[in-house]
Amino acid sequence: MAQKYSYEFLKVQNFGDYVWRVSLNRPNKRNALNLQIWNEIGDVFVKLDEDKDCRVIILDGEGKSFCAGIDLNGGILDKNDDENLDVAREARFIGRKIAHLQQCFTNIEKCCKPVIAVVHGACVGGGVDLIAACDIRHCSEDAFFSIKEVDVGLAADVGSLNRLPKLVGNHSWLREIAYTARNIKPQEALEFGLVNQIHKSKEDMAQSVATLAKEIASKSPVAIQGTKVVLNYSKDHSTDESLNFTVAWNASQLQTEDIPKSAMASFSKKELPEFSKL
Ligand SMILES: CC/C=C\C=C\CC(=O)SCCNC(=O)CCNC(=O)[C@H](O)C(C)(C)COP(=O)(O)OP(=O)(O)OC[C@H]1O[C@@H](n2cnc3c(N)ncnc32)[C@H](O)[C@@H]1OP(=O)(O)O
Repeated sequence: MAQKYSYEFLKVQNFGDYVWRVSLNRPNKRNALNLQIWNEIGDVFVKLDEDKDCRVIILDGEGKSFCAGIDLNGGILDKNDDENLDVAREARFIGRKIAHLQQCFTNIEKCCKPVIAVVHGACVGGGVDLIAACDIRHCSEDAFFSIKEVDVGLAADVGSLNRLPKLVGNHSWLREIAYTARNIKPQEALEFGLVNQIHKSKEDMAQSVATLAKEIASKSPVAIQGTKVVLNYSKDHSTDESLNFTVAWNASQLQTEDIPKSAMASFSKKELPEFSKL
C-alpha cells in the first residue's frame, strides 16, 4: 500500500470497509493543478479501479480550498521548447497535451468504483472539470464554484463543457455561468443540480459523506460497479443502444452469487453479507 499509493501531491488513505479517500494535497497553492498532480490523479484512479479492496472513493482537498484550477505559474500550457516547429507540428504537440490532461480526469469517470467529490472553499476552472468527472458531488456552505476558463482566455477543454450539459438541468444557466465565469454559491449549485447536498461545515460533510460511502460500499460490488458502468454507457448512447448494452452486460453479471446473497438479506431484513472482493 505505502509504495503503490505514495504521491507527491495526493494523499491516499484506506478508511477500511472498502472506502478510500484521495485528497488533493498542495494546500499552500490551494491545490492548484500542476502537471505532477494531474498525472497523479490519472494514475491513482487506474490503480483504485483495479484494487479489490476499494469499492468507493471520496475525493477532497487539503487546506483552505478544494482546488484553485490550473497552476497559473506555468508548466501546463507552455509551448514546445523547439522553436523551429511549424504550426501543424506545434498544434499536434499541444493537442497531445490536452488529450493527456483530459484522459487523467476521464480515468475518474472510467474507474468503475463510485467517486464522491467533496468540495469546500474554492472550486474553480480545472477544479470544476475535475468534479464533473465524479459520480456524486457534495459541498459545504463555504464552497463556491466558477467555470473560470474564459477569464484566463480559454474555452474550458478538460471536461466541464462536455460533461456539465449532461449533469445540470438547465442549459441556459450553464451557458450563463460558462460565459461569465461568475462565482456560484452552494444554494445555486444545489438548485441547478451541480451538487446534491450542502453541509454546514467541512467536518460535518466529511462525516456525512463517509457514512454515504460506507453504505454504498456495503452493497454488492457486482451490482454497484455494474450500475456505474451502465449509467456511464447510457449517458452517451440512445435508450435502445443502452438497453442492448445492458443485456450484454447483465447476461454474465446476473449469474453472480451476489444476487441470492443480497436478495436473501433484503427479504429477511438482515444485515448485508460480506461479498467476495471484486
Ligand atoms: C489545457 C488547459 C487545461 C485546464 C485549464 C483550466 C483553466 C483554469 O483552471 S482557469 C482557473 C485558474 N485559477 C484561478 O484563476 C484561481 C486563482 N486563485 C484564486 O483566485 C485564489 O487563490 C483562490 C483560489 C480564490 C483562493 O484564495 P485564497 O484562499 O485567498 O488564497 P491566495 O492567497 O489567493 O493563494 C494562496 C497561494 O496559492 C497560490 N495560488 C492560488 N491559486 C493558484 C493557481 N491557480 N495557480 C498557482 N498558484 C495559485 C497563490 O499564488 C498563493 O501562493 P503564495 O506562494 O502564497 O503567494
